[in-house]
Formats: sequence, C-alpha cells, structure tokens
Amino acid sequence: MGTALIYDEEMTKYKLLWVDPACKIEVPERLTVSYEALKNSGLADRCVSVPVREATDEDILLVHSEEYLEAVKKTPYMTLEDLKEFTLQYGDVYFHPNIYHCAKLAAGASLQLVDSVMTGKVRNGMALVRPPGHHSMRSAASGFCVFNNVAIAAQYAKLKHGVKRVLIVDWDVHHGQGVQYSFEDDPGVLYFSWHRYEHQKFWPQLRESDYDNVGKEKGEGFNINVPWNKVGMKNSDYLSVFCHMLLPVAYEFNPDLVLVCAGFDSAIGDPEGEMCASPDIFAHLTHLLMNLAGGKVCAVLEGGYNLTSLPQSVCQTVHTLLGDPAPRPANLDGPCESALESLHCSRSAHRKYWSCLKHAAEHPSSDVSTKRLKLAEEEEKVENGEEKEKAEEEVWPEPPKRVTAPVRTALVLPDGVSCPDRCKLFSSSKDPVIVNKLRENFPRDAADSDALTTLSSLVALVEKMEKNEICNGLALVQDVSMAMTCVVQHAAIALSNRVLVVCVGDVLVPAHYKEDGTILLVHFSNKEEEQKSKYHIPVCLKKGCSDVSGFMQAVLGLLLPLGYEYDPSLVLLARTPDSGLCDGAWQQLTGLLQGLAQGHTLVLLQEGERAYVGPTASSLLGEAAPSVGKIKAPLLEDVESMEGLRTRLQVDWKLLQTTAPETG
Ligand SMILES: NCCCNCCCCCC(O)(O)C(F)(F)F
Ligand SMILES: [Zn+2]
Repeated sequence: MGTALIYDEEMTKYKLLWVDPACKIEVPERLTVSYEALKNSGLADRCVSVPVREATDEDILLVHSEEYLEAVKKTPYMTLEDLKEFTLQYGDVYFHPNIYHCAKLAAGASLQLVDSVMTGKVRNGMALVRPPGHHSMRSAASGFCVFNNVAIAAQYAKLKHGVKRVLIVDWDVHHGQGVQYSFEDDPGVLYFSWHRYEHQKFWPQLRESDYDNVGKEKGEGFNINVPWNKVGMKNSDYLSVFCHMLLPVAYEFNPDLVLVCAGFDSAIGDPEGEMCASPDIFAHLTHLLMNLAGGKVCAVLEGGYNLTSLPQSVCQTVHTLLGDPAPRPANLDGPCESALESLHCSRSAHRKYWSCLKHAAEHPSSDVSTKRLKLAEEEEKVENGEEKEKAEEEVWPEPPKRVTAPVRTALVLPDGVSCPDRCKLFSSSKDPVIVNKLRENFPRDAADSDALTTLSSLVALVEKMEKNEICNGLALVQDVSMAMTCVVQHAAIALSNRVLVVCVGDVLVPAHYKEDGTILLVHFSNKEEEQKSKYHIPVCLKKGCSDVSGFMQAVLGLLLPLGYEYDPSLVLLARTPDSGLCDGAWQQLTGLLQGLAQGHTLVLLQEGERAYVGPTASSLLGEAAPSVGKIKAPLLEDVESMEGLRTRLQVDWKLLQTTAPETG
C-alpha cells in the first residue's frame, strides 16, 4: 500500500495584511517551498495524490463551539479594519478574507488523510496544510491556528471509523495547548508533546504546558508534556525522549491510529525553535512510529519557518513514509543535562500511570524547584552577556541523498524452500576468492559443500549490501552460529566499519570476536550472563523472549538507544528456534532495527524455522509489523536487571541515560 500526499495550492492564498511582528513568519511560501521540494525530489510522484475537501460544519463542531464557528464564518465579508478588530481578541494569530476557506481545507485535508488510511486505500500519508491547527481551542484562534486540524481528525477517526485509541505525537517545537485541552479527560486519545518552554518564559507561557500536567479525570496519564527548558536541543535529545518516554508508553497504549502534529520548527535554523536537530532526524522519528497501529500514520503539517530546513524535513518525513530506509543518524553524542532533567521529570510524573515507567526513579520534587531557580538565575546572567547569533545564520549539511537500493530484500534459501514474492532469491556465483577464504577459515566445514555454498552466498550478499545494490537480506542456514561467525568475520574486515549483532535465543555467540568496537553484540536470552565488556551486552529476561512486555521494553529502552549511538553499517539479526519469541515481537524487532545502518539488515534463521521466512520477509520489505497488543508490566526482576544493566552501561553509552547525572 502507498503513501498519500494531500496538498492544494488554495491554502497558499492568504497572508498577513498588516504589520504584526508576531505573525510575519507565517507566510504562504512555507507551503510552496515544501511542495516544490517534494515535486523536485520525485517524492510527490511516488505518493498517492488525494484531493482536499472542505471540512463541514459538523466536522468542525467535533472540536469547536458554534459561536466560534459562526464568528469565523463572518470573516470573509469583513473589511481590513474589521479583520484587525476581530483578530485582537486572540493571541499571535491573524485573519484574512480567505483564511476561513483555507482553514476548512486544512481541516478537510486532515480528514481526507484519515479516510484514506482507515479505509486501507493507503498505508500512511502526509497533509501539507496551512493554517496550522494545534493551538486553536474550542472557542478561540491562537498561534496562527484557526481550526484544530489534528484534534478534529482524532474525533473524526473515533466517530466515523470506530477507532478506540488514537496516539497524537506533536513534534512541533510549540506546545499544542489546543490539543491538550481537547483531550485531557479522554483516555482514548494519548497526546504527547515536547516544546520549547524555558520554565514558562516561552510562548504560550502556560503553566499547564509543564511535565506535571498529565491529564485529568479519566484522562489522567494520557497527556504527556516534555518541556525543553533550554534551546539548542539536538538529535540525541529527541531520540532519547522517543526511546525512553514516548515509545514505551505508546507500545503500552497500543493505538489503532497515529496522528502526527508534524511541525518542523523543532529543526535547526528555525527562528522560533532555536533548536539544533538536523532535518534527517525526522526520518528516524517517523520510522520509530511506523510499527505502531499497523503502520497507520497520518502526518499533518503544523509549524516550520526556516524555508530551507522546513522542506528538507518534510522530504525526510515523506521519504520514510514511503518506506525508504533512513540515513545513518548524525553525531549522536548523548542528551544534554537539561533534556535529561525534563525526561526524568516527565517519566516520574507518569510513573503511576504506565507500567513501563513504574520503576523510573522517583524524582524528589524539592530539588526540582531549587534547580529551576538556579537555572533561571544562570540564564539571566548568560542572556545579558553574549549576543545570541540568529537562528537564520545557522548552517548545516544538506541531508544525505537517500538512494533506494535496486533490490530491497534478497533471500539465501536451501533448495525446496519457496521464495516469498517481491523478494529476490540470491546465490553467489561461487566466487573462487570467497570460497578459498572460507576454506581457510572454516576447514572443518569446508567438506560440507552445502555449508560452503551458503556461506559464500552470505558473504557475497553482505558485499552487495555494502554497495547498496541490495538493501537487506534473509538466510535460512543449518548452523546460525557458524553463519554468524562467518559474516561477522567477513563484515568486520570488509566493512572495516561497525556491525551490530543482535542474537535472540541461545545462539552460540562468536567466541573470538575482537574487542575493538567493530562488533557490538546484544544477546537476548533467559540465561544470566556476566557482561563481558562494553561491546558484549547480554540482556537476560527471566522468562526469555516469550515475555513480550519485557522483551519490547528491552528493545525500546536498551537496544534502540545502543544501536543508534553505535551507528553500525550493518545489522546482523540472528534467532534460534528455542528463543520463544512470538511472531509479532520478532517482526517489531526486525522493523525497528531497519532504522539503523541505512536499512542494511541481514537476518539469519535456523533451517527448521522456515515458517518465519514469510513474516520476516514482509518486515524486511518494509511492511508494518503487526501490533503486539497492549504491553503489560514487565517482570519486576527483569526490570531490575535491565535498570541495573542501564546503570552500568550508561557510563559508556550516553543514550541509555534517563536522568541527569547528580550534580553537586
Ligand atoms: N517570535 C514570534 C512569536 C510567535 N508566537 C506565536 C508562535 C505560534 C507558533 C505556531 C506553530 O508553529 O506552533 C504552529 F504549528 F501552530 F504553526
Ligand atoms: Zn510550532
């Protein structure tokens, strides 16, 4: 299934008609440069074009009051003076004779997107709209927003498509207070937002945007705020919050639909956000959401004011929605102290609502306030001192070209095993160089020509992946350990780069691999094992991988952060029949890991597990993994051992941190 793209140039036909410094950044060019970038890169033509429609009164009244709608209906007939007058009653927003029409199109576009995804016409999609929506409230416009596009879409999905649980991820750099107000008492809508806050000094300067606003009544726990109390947040800060806050809760919530308030003012260069995350981070944020809700992800444009980073971020998002592997993440040097502080506070505030956070360390409330005071004082000093250079002058490298490999998924299968469609059967040309090298390294197995054939095919496959001629692969082998050793040896030498090896079940890990960081081995099993070193990490789950909750929490909170920080050029994923891992969790793992190494994932399955060829291939082809259902509380002893592992590892692996290091 494809990716919908919803855009209509009518939404560029309104603009600010008077002088207002607060609103001048919201210009029609935001939409035109974004759409042009999608056209010029060929991405638009790869999408399914879905037309906009006007939201009806009924649609709009799902969120807004009649009096507000009636008032907005009058604006097309207002004089300039009346429009100015009308605008004064709201904050940081402007009206225009054509904005009501465009606001109906923006909301209608979001509903068209929900329809296309919920009816299975497409798998996911993006709506490029203006005016944006997430600030507008039941009876008020705010922050360039007139109707709350995403809030209307969420209510519409519940009403028209019987969706029970909607996850709204708001990665715009401003707090979507309008969305929070709409759903704060609704356990059927989980709203997650990070936003520039600076201890309530940044617009809209609301006390209820802080981390302790968790929702109310039946909606308690279903509103997550992660305030950024400093500017300059980077890729590591964003990935940390996804891995340690959003994703664990999202998997526990188990949504039927994911809506994204896709604002890109959280990217580098934006005058509003003043953050430092690079545009390609949105490829990873999008990828990390795509195995939720069976892949039903609807991204709706919100903010984004730098006319260079905005189109780049939009393209990164659409590339990933189309299934193209994400580029390797740029310099992840660990979250900053302020981000860890916010992450910790948010996790603590939600401890009692989410079992995945139940063991998040308690945060003594006292020292937050003193800390807050201290930080605020420090900031005063800094501001008066140096002149902040303008965000517009920031420069950053163009996101790397995302070339799709000619072959997506290649399979090495023994005779008689059928190859799933859309996969390419692969066997090496019995390259004598490879065969001879194998004879040297595997004298005992050299006799067995089948093994030799398989191994030489594997080595040839890894070489094709390295050249990006093939994206990912799967092999059914007699002996997973031996195959893994062979690939590891070859990869470490040939790739002269880094290989992440993920073992599920009791695979005999390559004994003699070097300790030089060319291999990072993460081994999931139910056997207590001493952690050998920084690069050999045993993750012990009491009930092994049959405990989906423990396994998924370990994947999200340990494996993903490790993998991102390690930034391998190849991911080798091996499982053995005894692993006990269920299909869903296995496909989630295979799906999530494709966010690394430009999607170069090689899966090794034991001969006897040919039943896994199909499901694994579908995940390698980029199909969303089936949901694993509502994640329950992991076993206490598993949580304790994982927290212990995290504490030991975070010295070397900064993306594992979830709390600010204790400062004096
Ligand atoms: N320095 C100018 C002050 C601007 N203050 C208002 C900011 C509104 C942000 C709107 C947005 O980006 O959140 C949306 F997604 F809604 F468009
Ligand atoms: Zn914004």
